[in-house]
Amino acid sequence: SVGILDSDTLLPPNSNGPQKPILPSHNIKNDFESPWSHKPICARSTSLSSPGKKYCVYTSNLTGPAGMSMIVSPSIAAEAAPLLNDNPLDNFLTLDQAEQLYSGNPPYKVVEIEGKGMGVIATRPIAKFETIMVDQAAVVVALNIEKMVGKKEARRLLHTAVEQLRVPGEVRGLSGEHKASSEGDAKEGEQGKIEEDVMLTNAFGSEIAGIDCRALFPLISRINHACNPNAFVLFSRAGISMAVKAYRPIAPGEELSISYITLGQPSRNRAAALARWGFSCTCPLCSLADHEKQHSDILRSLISQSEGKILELAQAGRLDDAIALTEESIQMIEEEQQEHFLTDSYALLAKLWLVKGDRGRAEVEARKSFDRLVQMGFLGNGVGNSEREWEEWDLEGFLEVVGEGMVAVVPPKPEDAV
Ligand SMILES: C[S@@+](CC[C@H](N)C(=O)[O-])C[C@H]1O[C@@H](n2cnc3c(N)ncnc32)[C@H](O)[C@@H]1O
Repeated sequence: SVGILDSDTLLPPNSNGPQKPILPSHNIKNDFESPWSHKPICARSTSLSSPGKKYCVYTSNLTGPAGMSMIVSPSIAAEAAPLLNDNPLDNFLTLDQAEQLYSGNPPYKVVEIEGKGMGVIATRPIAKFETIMVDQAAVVVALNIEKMVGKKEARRLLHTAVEQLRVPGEVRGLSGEHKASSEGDAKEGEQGKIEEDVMLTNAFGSEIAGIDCRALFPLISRINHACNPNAFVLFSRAGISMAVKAYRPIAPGEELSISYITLGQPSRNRAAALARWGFSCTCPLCSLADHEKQHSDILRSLISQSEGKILELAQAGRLDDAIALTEESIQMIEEEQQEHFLTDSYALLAKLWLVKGDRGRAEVEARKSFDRLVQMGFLGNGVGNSEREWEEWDLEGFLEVVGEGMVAVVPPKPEDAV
């Protein structure tokens, strides 16, 4: 389903791809099959887990604004081929919105930002949850490529992948500024070094055709980081398109920001997580006076601890305490402007009311969660008829899917009750 970016998968430099089931490749008859516009350039795996397996560059230079190259195995390329017509317009926008965004007058422009290189600013007022920008991946690389073919071969393939795009300069001209850019094993000027630095600085983690990939979105790449950002990104189902949406109203001239790291962390953890980009963050949250920063850090720690405590209370049958703590946590989330946590918190509150046997209050809280998800674009393009869409769900069905990863609140068995 359409999912929010897990910012932690934004290219940690030494990440190893997770093990994936090996797909048979005998059904791939011909590597040249459309939609690829170039003959695949390949390297063989030297990894003992799949010795000799081919990884190739597949380019479709009519896809998206810059063309698209993938570095994957032939079987994954075959699975990904039908995804190439994953048009961002179909995923994130109504026809009206698309016309506005593409009428040559987008609500943003890329400009130089002091101390940050380039960045993106709003050119008109942007409404809360509005779709500001859409983009399509230009380069997609299997996360485990270096492990499979070695760093040097991976760079050679990456160089080719960019070279074959319709506009290679759009990728090579992106920022390559990350902490390890001058420390890696590639020599300055070595083929693929620029492209490798660009990927390490800009690419998002995405799942495409069932495998974990690094995906480069040239336009979205220009958006700088803030710890309490005014925008967030949303992937299409196929993982190839992405939209940027506003967390709150944005004024003309204001810089757009997204978070490169997991949201909600206290300052020390944020600094550690951001270290690999090599800049020291001067966003409003990181620039707070010491006592304000301390207050924010305490709130953030309390918010992150509260879910575990709420579940403990619920398991122990102390539902009133669990509900009170959830309500307290929602207040802290609002004070700390942690918009993104609210959908899960309202859903948790709904679950607690349902377990307590108050269906009416459960419905009220579940609707708050549902409406936010619709507005944010997680359940369609955000402009559908929320009333009708809600009717398609039943309360229990909705609460089962929302807040994925959240441990189910199970009614305590009588002997567990305190
Ligand atoms: C994804 S790019 C963002 C666009 C980039 N500024 C550019 O010129 O293309 C990430 C790089 O931008 C810079 N950057 C991003 N957010 C920043 C911030 N809050 N403060 C300073 N530099 C930042 C860092 O050099 C970082 O490695």
